[in-house]
Amino acid sequence: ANGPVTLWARDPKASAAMQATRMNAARLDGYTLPESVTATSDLNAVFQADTILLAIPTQKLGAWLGEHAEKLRGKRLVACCKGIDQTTLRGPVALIEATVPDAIAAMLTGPSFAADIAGQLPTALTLACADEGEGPYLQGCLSTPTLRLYLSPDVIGAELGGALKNVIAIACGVCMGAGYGESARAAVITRGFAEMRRIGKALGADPETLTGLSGFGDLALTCTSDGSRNYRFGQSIGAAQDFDPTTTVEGAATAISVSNLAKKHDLDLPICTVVAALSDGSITPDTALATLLSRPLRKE
Ligand SMILES: NC(=O)C1=CN([C@@H]2O[C@H](COP(=O)(O)OP(=O)(O)OC[C@H]3O[C@@H](n4cnc5c(N)ncnc54)[C@H](OP(=O)(O)O)[C@@H]3O)[C@@H](O)[C@H]2O)C=CC1
Ligand SMILES: O=C(CO)COP(=O)(O)O
Repeated sequence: ANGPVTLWARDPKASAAMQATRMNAARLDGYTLPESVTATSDLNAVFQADTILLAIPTQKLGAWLGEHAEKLRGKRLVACCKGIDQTTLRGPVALIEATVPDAIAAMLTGPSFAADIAGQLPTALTLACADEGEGPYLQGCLSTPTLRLYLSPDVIGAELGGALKNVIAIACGVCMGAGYGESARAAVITRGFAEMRRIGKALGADPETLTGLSGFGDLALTCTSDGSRNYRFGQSIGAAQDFDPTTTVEGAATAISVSNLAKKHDLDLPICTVVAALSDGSITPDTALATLLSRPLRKE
C-alpha cells in the first residue's frame, strides 16, 4: 500500500498472471493487489530497489542469498520468514549477515496471517533492526494506517520468537487433533513458552522481546487458530490424517534445527524435541504424550 513496490516471483507464469489479474489465485485467493504493486519474474527489477523484503521460506533463503549476494550488497534486507536454517542453525537475519555482510539486515515478524494484512485488518508487528539509524526509517516506510510496527534492536529475539512459535504450534495442533483437550493445549503453550525463553537466554536474546509481539504475540495466534498451517499440520498428525506436502510448514524443519541447538547448547527442550520426532513420523502422538508426562516432577 506504501508503494511503488515490485513483487518478484520465480515463476514467470505466476508473476504474469498476478500482473494481469491483480490477484494471486494460487497463494492468496480473493485479495486484489494494490495498484502500486508490479509483479515480475525479472530479478533485475528487484536489484534496483534499496529495500527488499525477503519472504522465501527459511530453508531456501541461504541458497538464494548466496546466489545473489553480489547484487544485494549495501541493500536494506528485511527478512519476513520464520525459521532456523537446518544446515547452519542460523535464523534469517543471521543468514543475511553471514552471506551479505555489508547489507543492512532487519526482521519483520509477529502475529499476522497474510490474509488479515491483505484485507487491511488491524495488525501489530515487530520490526527488529540492530542499526539505530535504519530501524526508524524501515518502521516508517513499512507501517500503514492498519499495520502498526513496533521497533526493536533485538534481532536475535525477534528471529527466535517467530521460528519457535511454529514448533509449539505444531505441538498444539497435535494436542487438539488427538483429542487431548484444551487444558493440555494451554499447558503446551505455557511450557513451550518456557522452552522459547530457555533457548533465548542461551542464544543471547533479550527476554523482553520474547514476551512481545514477535514471541508471545505470535505464539498466541498460531497455537489457537486453524488459520495457521503449522497448527493444521499438527492437527493432521494428531488425527492421523493426510496433509498436503506442498504446504509451507516452517515449524517441521525448524524443530529439527532446534533439537540440534538443544544438543549444541545442552538445553532441555522436551516439547521441541518431540515435535521433531512427530513431524518426521518417527513417534506417535501417544508416545509423545507419554514421554512428556513421564518426565520427573520439577519446580515450575
Ligand atoms: N502466510 C502467512 O500468513 C505468513 C507467512 N510468514 C512467513 O513467510 C514465509 C513464506 O511463507 P508464505 O509466503 O506464506 O509461503 P507460501 O508457501 O505461500 O509461498 C512461498 C513462496 O516462496 C517461493 N519460493 C519457495 N522456494 C523458493 C526459492 N528457492 N526461490 C525463490 N522463491 C521460492 C514460492 O514460489 P513458488 O510458488 O514458485 O513455489 C512461493 O511464492 C515463511 O517463512 C512464513 O513463516 C510470516 C507471516 C505470515
Ligand atoms: O506466521 C504466521 C502468523 O503469524 C503464519 O503462520 P503459519 O505459517 O503457521 O500459517
